[in-house]
Amino acid sequence: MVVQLPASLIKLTAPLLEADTKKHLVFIMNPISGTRKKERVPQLAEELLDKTQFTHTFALTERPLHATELARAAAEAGAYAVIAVGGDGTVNEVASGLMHSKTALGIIPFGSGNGLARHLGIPISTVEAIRLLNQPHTTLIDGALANGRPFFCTAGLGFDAHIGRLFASAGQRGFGSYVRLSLQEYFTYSPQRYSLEVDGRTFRRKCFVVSLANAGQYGNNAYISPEADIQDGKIDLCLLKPFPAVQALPMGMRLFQGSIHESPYMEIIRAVHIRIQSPKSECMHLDGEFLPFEGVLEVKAVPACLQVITPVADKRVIMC
Ligand SMILES: Nc1ncnc2c1ncn2[C@@H]1O[C@H](COP(=O)(O)OP(=O)(O)OP(=O)(O)O)[C@@H](O)[C@H]1O
Repeated sequence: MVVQLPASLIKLTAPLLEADTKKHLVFIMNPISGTRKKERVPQLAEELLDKTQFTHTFALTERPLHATELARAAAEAGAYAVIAVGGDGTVNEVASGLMHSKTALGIIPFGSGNGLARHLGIPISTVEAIRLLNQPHTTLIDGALANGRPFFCTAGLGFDAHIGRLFASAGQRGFGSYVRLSLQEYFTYSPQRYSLEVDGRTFRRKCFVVSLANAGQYGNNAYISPEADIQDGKIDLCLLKPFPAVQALPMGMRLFQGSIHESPYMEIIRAVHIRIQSPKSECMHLDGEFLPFEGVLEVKAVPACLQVITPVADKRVIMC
């Protein structure tokens, strides 16, 4: 059954959910994410979902952070899972509304990078991602809070946040836009100084990038912390020191080959509580979404806070 409801009416489905013996899936679709069209998703869901197990509802997001409100309402109404149809920003917003609830997150990837979906082995193909919802495996993953805001994939300061800020105003989404901006900005970007407090230990570093990795990659199989374990209760603090221009191509290759953790310019520390000060940094990102930075970033791991529908219920990190 497809119940087409205006987004704001999802909470009214609660009695319907209680009365229904089938599990209910709420799809939350971000109309502006990524570069691929999503119009066929409701039709594909209707064709591919196992109707003996599930009923489902679709809602469109109308503004930033709307997905969090919708997901929270769906969890309170007793939905079995909320399916984020969008990129890492949409996944972040849906997951934020489901943290510490019994309702699982599902992902139909439609973003530019799809970092969390790729890390968890969720298919990028829409058909395969919908088929995955018919199987019963969920994995309990960690999240983290950055200045009180949840993230599940990566957050950070430095060059990647700088690119995130430019990407947000570029008017063009997609991986090509990221690559073009990175090449354009590399030669003029000034690495910043950071004061760090990591599980009680204080030190300073000058860095090109400071990343906080819950999952191993930014998206598009660009692995900033290839050995990150999304179930270890910790965040990987990745400190990439400035490197000479001649190293730019090898570093780019390492990022995509999954060997950047072996570079002499990279230092990775696993921690529960991280405090970063950087008076001159102006921007940060949370799961790829740019935010202004006001000098201090406090990050805390939130262990085992989110169930996600994944291909296997297995502790191993899956990379595809
Ligand atoms: N109706 C809407 N109008 C404008 N913005 C929206 C709407 N719904 C959601 N958003 C915002 O869209 C932003 C981008 O979403 P998302 O990250 O899913 O796509 P993307 O940026 O293309 O993908 P990726 O993160 O993989 O690059 C999110 O920050 C979200 O708050």
